[in-house]
Amino acid sequence: MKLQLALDLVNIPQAIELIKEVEEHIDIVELGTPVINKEGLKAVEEIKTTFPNLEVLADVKIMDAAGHEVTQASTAGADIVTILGQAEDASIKGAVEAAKQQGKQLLVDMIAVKDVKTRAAELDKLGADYICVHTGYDLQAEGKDSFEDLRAIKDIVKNAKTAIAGGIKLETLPEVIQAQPDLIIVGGGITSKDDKKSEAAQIQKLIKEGVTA
Ligand SMILES: O=C(CO)[C@H](O)[C@H](O)COP(=O)(O)O
Repeated sequence: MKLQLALDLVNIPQAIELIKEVEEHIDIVELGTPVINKEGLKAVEEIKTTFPNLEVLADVKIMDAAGHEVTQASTAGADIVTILGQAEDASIKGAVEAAKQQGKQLLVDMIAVKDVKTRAAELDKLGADYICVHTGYDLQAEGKDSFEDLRAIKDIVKNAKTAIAGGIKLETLPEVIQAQPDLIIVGGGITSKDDKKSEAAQIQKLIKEGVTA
C-alpha cells in the first residue's frame, strides 16, 4: 500500500519546500490539477528533476486527445498520468497505449462516475493501471466520501490496482486501510497541518502497520 501526497494549492517553489519536508514519508508526489493549470507541465518537469527518486503523478484529468496528452505529461517526467473514467473508451484505449509506449502508468479517476461498479469493470478490461475512487472538493463540502465506492470496486477489479482520494486524513485512515487499496492519496490531510512532516510520518506508520478501524 503506497502513500501519495497531493499538492493542489501551491506554486513550484512552495511544492519543492513542502516535498522536502515530507519526502521520506511518501512514495508518490502528485502535481494536482490546479497546479498544472497554473504552472503548466513545467511543474512536473521541475519536481521530477529535483526529486528523481520520487514517483511523480501528473493529475491532468484527461478527457480527450488522450494519447497525445499522456505523451506530453510523460515527456515532462510524469511516472503516472491521470485520465477521467467518464472519458470515451476510445480515449481510455489511446491513453493506455501511449502510457505503455512511454513505459508509464495510467490512473483512471472515477470522479463523477455514477455507476462505479460497471465502469470499474470496463476500465479494468481496458487496461488501466490504477482505478481511483475520488470524492472531489465540491462533494467533500457536502460531507461525502468514497469509502463505500472503494469497497465496491475491490470486489470487481481483477487486474488494475485500486486507489482512493478525497478528504482522507489521519482520523479516517483506519477505515480506508481496512478496505486495502493499493494507493492512498492524501492532500489537505497533510498540507493543511502546521507540522506536515509529523502528520505524514504518522500516516505512513499507520499504513505500514496496517492499522484498521
Ligand atoms: O484531485 C484532487 C481534487 O480534484 C485532490 O488532489 C484529491 O482530492 C486529494 O486531495 P484532498 O486529500 O485534499 O482531497
